[in-house]
Amino acid sequence: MVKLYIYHANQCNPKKCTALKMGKLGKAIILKNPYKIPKNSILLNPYAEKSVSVEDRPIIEKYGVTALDCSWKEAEKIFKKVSTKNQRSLPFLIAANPINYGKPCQLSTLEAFVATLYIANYKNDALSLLNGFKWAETFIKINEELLERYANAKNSKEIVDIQNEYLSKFL
Ligand SMILES: C[S@@+](CC[C@H](N)C(=O)[O-])C[C@H]1O[C@@H](n2cnc3c(N)ncnc32)[C@H](O)[C@@H]1O
Repeated sequence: MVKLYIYHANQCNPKKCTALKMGKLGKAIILKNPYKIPKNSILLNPYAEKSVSVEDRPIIEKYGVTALDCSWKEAEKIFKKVSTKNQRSLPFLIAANPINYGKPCQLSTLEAFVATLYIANYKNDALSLLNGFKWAETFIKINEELLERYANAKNSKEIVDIQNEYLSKFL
């Protein structure tokens, strides 16, 4: 299983936090200190220019994936302070978590990991993260077509092309 890290900024409602639950279930390592974020891991940053893709597999394999669990209100400010080198955003996907259901791109920490592993072709690892979260199957169901297309893309440019072609149908 790919190593998953979460820097937890303590800004959530602990009863609804997917990160803390992932930690309790042994699915991710929770970090309380931002200086402990593994410097070479893929950092899931919604504001990063480059999208995650299958090309990231060697980094993922060696250094794992990190998410930053904070309030969406504080997210932009917090990400500006983090300067690790392998920062990646996720392409257009729709959240299915109870807090942001139906919102584009504002994924929960759990959904962000599921999407990353799916797109980088760790499909079994991605699906194994769903256990323990009642609503999480819905995330796959509503995004399955896009996730499959993103997983078949060769690099982040192709992923962005797929996203833009998909979105252009609705504009
Ligand atoms: C802002 S926190 C919200 C956490 C919330 N407490 C929870 O329980 O899920 C979600 C984190 O997931 C990752 N994430 C979510 N959507 C993303 C996207 N579109 N691109 C990249 N990372 C994303 C980021 O690390 C982000 O900081």
